[in-house]
Amino acid sequence: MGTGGAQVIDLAERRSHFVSQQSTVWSRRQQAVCVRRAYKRYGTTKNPNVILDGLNMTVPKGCIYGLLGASGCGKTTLLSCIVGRRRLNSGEIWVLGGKPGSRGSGVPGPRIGYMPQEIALYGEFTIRETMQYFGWVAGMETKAINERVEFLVKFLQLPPASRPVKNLSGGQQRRVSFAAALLHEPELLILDEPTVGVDPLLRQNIWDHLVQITKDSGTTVIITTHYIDETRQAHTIGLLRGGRMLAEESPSALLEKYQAESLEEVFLKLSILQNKGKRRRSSILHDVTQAIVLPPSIAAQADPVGETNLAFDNSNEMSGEFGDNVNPTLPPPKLGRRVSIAPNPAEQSPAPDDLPPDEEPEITLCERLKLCKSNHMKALVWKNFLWMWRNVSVMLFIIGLPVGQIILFCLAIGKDPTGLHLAVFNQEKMDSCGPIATGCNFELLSCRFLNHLLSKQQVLDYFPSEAEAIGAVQKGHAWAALEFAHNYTDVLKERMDAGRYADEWTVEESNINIWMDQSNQQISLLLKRDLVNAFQEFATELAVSCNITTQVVSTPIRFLNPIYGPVIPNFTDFAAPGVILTIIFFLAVALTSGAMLIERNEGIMERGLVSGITGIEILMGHVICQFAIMLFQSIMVIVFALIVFEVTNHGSVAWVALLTILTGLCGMCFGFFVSCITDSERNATYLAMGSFLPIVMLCGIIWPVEGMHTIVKAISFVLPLTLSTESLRCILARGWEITKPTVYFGFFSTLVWIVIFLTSSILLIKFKKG
Ligand SMILES: Nc1ncnc2c1ncn2[C@@H]1O[C@H](COP(=O)(O)OP(=O)(O)OP(=O)(O)O)[C@@H](O)[C@H]1O
Repeated sequence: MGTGGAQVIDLAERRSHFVSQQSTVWSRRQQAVCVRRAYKRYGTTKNPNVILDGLNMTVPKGCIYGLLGASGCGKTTLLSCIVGRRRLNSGEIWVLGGKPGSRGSGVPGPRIGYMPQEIALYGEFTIRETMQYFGWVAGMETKAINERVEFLVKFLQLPPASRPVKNLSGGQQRRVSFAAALLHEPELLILDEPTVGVDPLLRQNIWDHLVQITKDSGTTVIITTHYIDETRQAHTIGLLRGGRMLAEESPSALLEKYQAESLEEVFLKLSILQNKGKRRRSSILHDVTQAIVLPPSIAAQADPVGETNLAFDNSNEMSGEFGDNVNPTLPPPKLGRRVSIAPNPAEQSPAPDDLPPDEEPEITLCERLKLCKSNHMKALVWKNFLWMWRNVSVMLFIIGLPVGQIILFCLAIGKDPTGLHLAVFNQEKMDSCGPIATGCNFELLSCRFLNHLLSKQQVLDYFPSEAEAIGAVQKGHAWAALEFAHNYTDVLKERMDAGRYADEWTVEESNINIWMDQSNQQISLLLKRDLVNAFQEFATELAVSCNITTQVVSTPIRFLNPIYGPVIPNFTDFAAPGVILTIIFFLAVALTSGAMLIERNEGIMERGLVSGITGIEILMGHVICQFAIMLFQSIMVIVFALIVFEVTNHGSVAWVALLTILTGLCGMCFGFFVSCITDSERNATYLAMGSFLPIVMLCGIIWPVEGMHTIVKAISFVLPLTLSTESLRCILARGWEITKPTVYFGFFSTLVWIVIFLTSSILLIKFKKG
């Protein structure tokens, strides 16, 4: 790049070679596709991977445009920008007269038929079902779809339409994908390598058909291929290299101009020239402004008044070999060794920025509120249910999974441990006790107490010495060692008789010594509870049978009937609300994120979006279908938890069901969010699994929030399952109604999370384009 006067003169001279053409939005809109100064990069600003670099492209209506270029040169990227699925970093695109994605442009939409590079079909569907889905999306009637299917099956030599796509060969699958793009006879067909895996004869048939439809119905076709010579039948060929068009001309003109035998040779020559940078820029620009040669009928149709030279869009921007997409009015994107030609004010045409803005039709409030089209929803819901039906064993597993989990929970979690071994060193009776005395009988009171302990379903092992009993605990054979004095009965009786006058020795001897293994909190707490309760029962029984007031033998604390909950609370009741909600929440996450990722990774979502389905419609389609499954799952879980396993419930089943279903809905929305934020199933699994444990740990499901660190408590408060778990616990255990703040906060927080996840998903789908 230079700024000296010599260069300006040089550039002025070069400019005199240009064919001066006026650019108008009108002329651009007459083209099927018109791309100007397209600049597209992946990666970051600091480390960009530039794919399109000031590219211009003009596809007149009714022509076949062969887009050629080496693998990885950016053909697919360019096409996805044209169909409105990716955004340029800068530059402009008009497709069928409008800007892709703008209101009223019809792009993306049924005006376009798009065949992506990947198969992008559901393997489980038959050919006819596949066509029905895409036909309905395009707004076709079923009868018309069937008629087209008959024709396309015959024309593309496909197997019977009742054959599932997964049972077809790779080439046949590509042809089904091609048929799906042709089905609704769109104005613009965009085909990304449609002839891969197709035999030469059929390839010829396909090309003949493309020629036919451009002639008969004025369809425009943009086709990419690696088989360069098959594009001889195209009206125009665009050779893409280094982010720019090397040339954009008819095959015959290219062959003639470069005196080549084949288009491959032309491409080779142009590439070598581009690499060496030998040709003079002026001649390049002159060459490329020599027009795309249109079939006369098309040229006449496209420019009835002959106002513009449709052979090339009059835009002062030229596609040229070496990527000289030069716009005298604007500097090209700053990159590498680009030569910038300074504008000559005298010749300057209206800058594109001065052009009138595209008018987007006003939409009414009614239209604004109507988020989903009925034909799209019909197709999506039908497709989702059909997918479930075709994967019925998977679906039965998914439906049955929460039931299995709640059964496992109720059977495995929360019940008191039994069969715990206790090592007994009873100096009163060294071996097992035999028949136990009853009534007001002061014989072998140690045995009488141990008998109460046995009723707690624990196991007593007798040892002949204190050391051996303690040793059993040390070896892990018992959870506690108990020692009774040799005169236990006598001293206990004396202690009871003497009361506050009992001497120190009597008190000491009447104590039962216990050494516990406290390594397991749950077991040691339970054993302590059992030991205290067993003694209490033993002492009360003895007192009653000897007509002594029971107050004497009990601690001076009286636990009256609990206000809420059972006399002996169990962990199942504590954990059940959290477990029910977690099961429903995370299965919904797995279900929705899985479904969305399958759809996205197989390219079906992309294809749907190009045919005009919106992200909101796709979400709603899944919400409807998966809501049905989640509803069933929730009902089954509630039935098994509350009716079969009799988890305590003092509240309204309706509120329990509603909160469970809302939580499932929240899980579905989180699943959508996960699938939108991640790019692969693996990352989605990491995110879903990564969020599972923190949520379970922090939401008060396995441990009360009150026992958490202050900071964690604050985090826990805003997590999706914390308030809802507490709310469900209050409904179940306390029988509280929705009027209580703790209860309605649970519902409220779940609703807020639904809104957050759903809105984020919709925004991500809307704006997460490349
Ligand atoms: N989402 C993406 N993120 C980053 N880089 C990408 C992305 N998609 C494509 N690329 C890169 O952009 C370049 C152009 O890719 P593109 O798929 O457009 O090429 P292509 O010409 O269609 O190739 P082929 O003929 O092999 O299909 C490649 O180098 C590719 O690695």
